Order: sequence, then structure tokens, then C-alpha cells
Amino acid sequence: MAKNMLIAGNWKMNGTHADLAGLGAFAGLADRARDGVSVALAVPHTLVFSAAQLSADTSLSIGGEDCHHKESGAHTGCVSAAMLRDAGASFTILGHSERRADQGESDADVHAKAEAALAAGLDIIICVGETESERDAGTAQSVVGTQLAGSVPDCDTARLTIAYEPVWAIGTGRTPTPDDVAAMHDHIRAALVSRFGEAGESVLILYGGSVKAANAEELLHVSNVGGALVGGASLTVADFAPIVEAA
Ligand SMILES: O=C[C@H](O)COP(=O)(O)O
Repeated sequence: MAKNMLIAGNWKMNGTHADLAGLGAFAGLADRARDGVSVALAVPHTLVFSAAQLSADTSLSIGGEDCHHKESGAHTGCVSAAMLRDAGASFTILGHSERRADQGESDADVHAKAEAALAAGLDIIICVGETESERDAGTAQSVVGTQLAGSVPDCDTARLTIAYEPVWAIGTGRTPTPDDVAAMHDHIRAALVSRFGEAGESVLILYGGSVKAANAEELLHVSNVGGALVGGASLTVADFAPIVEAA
């Protein structure tokens, strides 16, 4: 039986309202995806409201790329989970390695944000992944295990997705071997089952890092890979469509 999958795009700091002219094509992909395949797009905060409006009544889910851990208050420039929800988001990405590196987000920060997102009614995609030096040092699994333990809150696992993104594979065109992906996804699965029991078996574990048309089929069929978190190749429907179709 074909497995359930999520193909999620992450536009990062890209896109203006002009780019939403193409959103109907993304929604069409979601509507035509095979049974069991969900399609989602995380967009900059400025686009969430319009993207959610444009994709209402379609199967495309719209989400944010981060949120603050507080509901409101004196936090200039920040956006709360409740605000994302109010704008029409149904989920948010949290703990992306770019935020861990650029904004210094710790596992505890991600944990607090995840609790806030869940409380606001958002589903969560929590990102984990090792740097190149950590992989070279042979500590990739322990780094990811620590990130998981510190970032993932106790929660309804139906609302939780994990994205494994080796930092050195993001935007570089380099990907781990299928065997390396399998080893890490099996490791993450074991950690989820140890933490959540049987409920941990059904949490989707996405692979992210230079996913594109040419490698999607191979990566999506690796053990315990439940979909993909796609950056650069989610910016145009022409690049994104073959990935959804490979799922
Ligand atoms: O969130 C997405 C990932 O960072 C992957 O980005 P990429 O597909 O451009 O390598």
C-alpha cells in the first residue's frame, strides 16, 4: 500500500503578492495529488493571509515559517502563532536551521514556540539536522537526538511533523545517500516511538535539503521518509510539480 506523505514547500524570504498569481497552480497540484499525499506551502508572514484566501476551498494548506512563543505583547517585529492562525495559516515550520543559525534559536526556544503554535491551533513541522562538521565527527545521530528531545513538546502526535534537514544539504545541491537518509530517519523513528509509544509510529518524518525533480523519487521511497520539505524547488510550480508527482 502506498504510504501517506506530505510534500511541503518553504518559500523562505522569497515572494511578493505578484507571485501569488501562480498559487492556483499549486492548489491544483494539491487537488490532483494521489490519495494520501498532502501538499502544503509555508510562505513569508506578509503573504499568509492572501495565500490562505486564494487557496480556500482547495486541498493546499498554507502555513508560516516561524512564530513567537508569546501570544502578544511588546516584541517589535515579531508575529505570534495566534496572528498566523488569524491570517489563515493551518501550520507553521519551527526550528529551521536557518533560524537556529541566524537568530540563535535554541532547542528550548523551538520547544516554547511549538507549545505556542499548538495552543493557537496550528500544526507544527519541527526541523532538525546536523552540520557538516557534526556529520564528519560522527555525531549526526546524537545531535539530531538532542534536538528532538529538546525541541519537541509533549503533544498530540497527529499535529506533529518532523523534518530532517542536514544543514550541509540545504541549497547546496548535495544530498546524503539513500542509506544515510534511511539510517537517520530510522533513528528519528526510534526516538519518536521511545518518546510517544505507538503514536510515534505514524508521525511523518520529512526529508529536506536539495530535493528536486531528479532525486525526489529516490529520496521519497527511502525507509521512514514521509515526504519532503522543499526550499528552492518550491518557488515555481514547474519545479515543485514533479516532486509532488513522485510522492
Ligand atoms: O526548508 C527547506 C529546506 O531548507 C531545503 O531547502 P532547499 O530545498 O533549497 O535545499
